[in-house]
Amino acid sequence: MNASQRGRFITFEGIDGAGKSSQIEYVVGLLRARGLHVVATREPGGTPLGEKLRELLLHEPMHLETEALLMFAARREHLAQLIEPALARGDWVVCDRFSDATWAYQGGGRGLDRDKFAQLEQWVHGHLQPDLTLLFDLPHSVAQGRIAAQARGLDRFEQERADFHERVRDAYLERAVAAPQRMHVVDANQTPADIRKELEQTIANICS
Ligand SMILES: Nc1ncnc2c1ncn2[C@@H]1O[C@H](COP(=O)(O)OP(=O)(O)O)[C@@H](O)[C@H]1O
Ligand SMILES: Cc1cn([C@H]2C[C@H](O)[C@@H](COP(=O)(O)OP(=O)(O)O)O2)c(=O)[nH]c1=O
Repeated sequence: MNASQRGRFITFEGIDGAGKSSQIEYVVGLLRARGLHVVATREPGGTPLGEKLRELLLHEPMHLETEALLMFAARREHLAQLIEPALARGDWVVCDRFSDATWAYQGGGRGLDRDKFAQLEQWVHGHLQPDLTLLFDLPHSVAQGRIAAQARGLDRFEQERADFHERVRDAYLERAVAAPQRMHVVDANQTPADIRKELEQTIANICS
C-alpha cells in the first residue's frame, strides 16, 4: 500500500474540561460523511489491556515515573493492536489523547525528566507521529467550572490543584510551538458551535 492510501492519524489534546470529548464525535462524523473509514479511540486505553491500565492510572497513587511508563505501556499495546493495523488498512484513526498528554501531564504537571520522556517516545513510536493534533486551549478556571458543573467524581488528575493544570496547559502550548506543522491550537473558550466552525475548516484542509 503506498503512502497515499495509508490512513491519517488525528489526535485531540487539552486539559480536563477543555471540551475535547464533546467535539470528537462531531469530527468523526465529518470524516465519515466524506466516505472515510474512521476508528475512534482514546488513551490511556483503546485495548482491553489498555483499559485495565487506565483504571490503575486514573485511580491508584503511584510514582511519577511509574505513571509515565504505564502510559507508554498502554500506548505500545494500543499502537500494536489497534492504531497501526487500522492505518495500514487505510482507515483513519481519531484518538482522544496521545503522547502530547504524557509530555503535558507527566512532564509539565508532574515534572518527569524530559530526556526520559524523549527516550520513551522514541522507543514506543519514534516512527509514528499524528498527522494532525487538535489542541483545545483555554484557561484552567474555565475548564474547572465546566467539570464542576458535571457534578461527578474526579479522577486522580482532575483532583490536582490549579497550579498543576496551569503547568499542563503551559506544557501543551510549548509542545505546539515546537510542532506547528502538526499541532493546531483551537480556542476552546468559545461556544460549541463556533468551535465546530473552526474544526470544519481544519478537517477540510487535512482532507484536501
Ligand atoms: N464549548 C463549550 N462551552 C461550554 N461547555 C462545554 C463546551 N464544550 C464542552 N462543554 C462541557 O464541558 C464539560 C466537559 O466537556 P468534555 O468534552 O468532557 O471535556 P474534555 O473531554 O476535554 O475533558 C461537559 O459537561 C461539556 O458539556
Ligand atoms: C494519555 C494520557 C492521559 N493522561 C491523563 C489526562 C486525563 O486527566 C486522564 C484521562 O482522562 P480523560 O482523557 O480526561 O478521560 P475522561 O474525559 O473520561 O475524563 O489521563 C495523562 O496524564 N497522561 C497521558 O499520557
